[in-house]
Amino acid sequence: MRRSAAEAGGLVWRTAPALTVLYGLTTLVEAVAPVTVAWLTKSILDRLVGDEPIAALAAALAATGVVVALVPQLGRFLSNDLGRRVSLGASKRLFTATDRFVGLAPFENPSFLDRLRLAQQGVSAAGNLVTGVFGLGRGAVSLIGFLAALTVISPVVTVVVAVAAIPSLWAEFGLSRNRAGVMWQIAPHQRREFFYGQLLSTVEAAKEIRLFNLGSFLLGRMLGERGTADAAERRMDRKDLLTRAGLEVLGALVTGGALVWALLAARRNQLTIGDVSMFIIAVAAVRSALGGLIRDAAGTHQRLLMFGHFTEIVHSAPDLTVATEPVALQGLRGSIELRDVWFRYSDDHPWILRGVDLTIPHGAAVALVGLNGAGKSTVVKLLCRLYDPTRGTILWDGTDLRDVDPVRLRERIGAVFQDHMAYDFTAADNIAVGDLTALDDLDRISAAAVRAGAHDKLTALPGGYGTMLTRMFAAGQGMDGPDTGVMLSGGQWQRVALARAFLRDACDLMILDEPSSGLDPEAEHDVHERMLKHRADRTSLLISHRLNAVREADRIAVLDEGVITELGGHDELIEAGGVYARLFKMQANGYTS
Ligand SMILES: Nc1ncnc2c1ncn2[C@@H]1O[C@H](COP(=O)(O)OP(=O)(O)OP(=O)(O)O)[C@@H](O)[C@H]1O
Repeated sequence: MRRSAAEAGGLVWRTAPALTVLYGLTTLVEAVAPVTVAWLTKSILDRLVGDEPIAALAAALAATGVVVALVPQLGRFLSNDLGRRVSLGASKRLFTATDRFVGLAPFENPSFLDRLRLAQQGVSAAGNLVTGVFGLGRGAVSLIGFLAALTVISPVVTVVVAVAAIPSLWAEFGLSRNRAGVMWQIAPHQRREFFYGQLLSTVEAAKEIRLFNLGSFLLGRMLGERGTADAAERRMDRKDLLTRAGLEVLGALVTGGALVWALLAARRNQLTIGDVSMFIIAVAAVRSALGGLIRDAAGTHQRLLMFGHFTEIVHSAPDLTVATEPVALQGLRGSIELRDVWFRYSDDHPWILRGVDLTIPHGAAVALVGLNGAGKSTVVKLLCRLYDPTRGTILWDGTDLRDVDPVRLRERIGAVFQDHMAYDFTAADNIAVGDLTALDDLDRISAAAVRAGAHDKLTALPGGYGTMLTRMFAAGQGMDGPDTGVMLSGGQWQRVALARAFLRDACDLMILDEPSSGLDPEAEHDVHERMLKHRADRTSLLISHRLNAVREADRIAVLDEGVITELGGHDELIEAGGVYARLFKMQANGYTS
């Protein structure tokens, strides 16, 4: 909590120091103005009764009235602007922090995902946090002023009014803690509700939802999650209502009692008319300032608890250890070696790799084959250091991957993942994301597309490489406008993903994980021909279930039950008559019989 407060304070100050000072000043003026008005009113009334001159005081009262009218407007403008800036700064900090995670594990952890979502809420409410804190300051100054005024008239009543606020303070903090707890508790339900909502509204899922008639089933689940979250919120609101109603009754009784006392005292000539006016204003103002102060304090407390998720994320320990003085990674000369690599996704998951030994020599094309779930893509993720081996090491020319900067490592790798991304960008940008230095270099982009067999299709699009490969952003147009965007087929997307990897042609290691599953036979043949030609003497790792596509590889490794069980050239493995030979013959027979 203290850490969150320091974090929030630091963020506000770093983001907009001048604006913060200015807003602080207007807040101070706003806080002092009502007390000034009350004192001026009291003094004028007392002078009126005593027949003394009041012109100067009346002018001061009028001027203060103008300030009271104008300053809140300025304050609102400043507070909105400060809120926007702080929220922007917090957003930048949050996403810089999430981008700092080297690997994938945090993004597969549901509790991290809940925290991230709440942190995002905390970021968008950061403006309210600022307003709340300044509101607290304003309330406190105003309260002190009115308490002082009230003390002059009756110290006893002052103490009674102040003490009556203690239960409110205590209860509001309890309520805000409860609210933050409920938000955390319902976060998984909200995440699932969001997930079902996404499913019901995205084009990717629409096909199966219609085919399998899943609409009402998914809607039911979405509403179920929403119902659970709403029920928890309703329970919380009911508790809020009961507690606050009780406190309001207590407050009203105290105020009423104080007023009766003041009127009786005036009747006994113990208070002047000015005193009574001051007393009425001050009691009401103290109550309202105390109430506002308590609400602001509780709101700020709750927002700080929510902001705690932001603080947790921006200060979380790195998911993978990054060497403080990383070894400079040179271009591959010798080999990449997996040495007795064991891996499981977490302690409660089964072992996926159980001592893999595999060498990928420089300049060789190595193929990794195996049944579904054998762990081939897992090996790819370890090579890109999206995870670290649980045991064993991966060496790049003898250097442990843990000792190098992951960014430098990844610069040397080109990869097409099995589940590659289809970005809602233009065709050119969809390829350029493979190497951002090519963002404005259409020649490089089209050369990569030619190699991936995507060039002809992309140039034939309505806007060529500038065509959006999505219809998501075609707002306000008919479906046939020039900027509407197009949808590609699965195989065409695969070619775009290949082009993305080919953009890094000069990289030391090219990894293709199932690059041709969606390609037609002609395209597949074409891609492999080009791949072999362009990557001759360069290092590649190929993964494919179409064994015909990898038969030309220099080495074929079979991954089975977490270990490499066969290794050799195509002919060698066929000769050996093991798993590879069996799978290859099965596929070949499927075509010939
Ligand atoms: N993020 C993850 N968390 C937990 N388990 C995972 C994760 N990713 C994969 N697995 C498990 O690891 C095993 C190996 O998966 P992997 O994707 O590496 O297999 P594969 O050989 O590439 O399979 P395929 O041929 O079907 O693509 C599978 O049993 C899978 O369930």
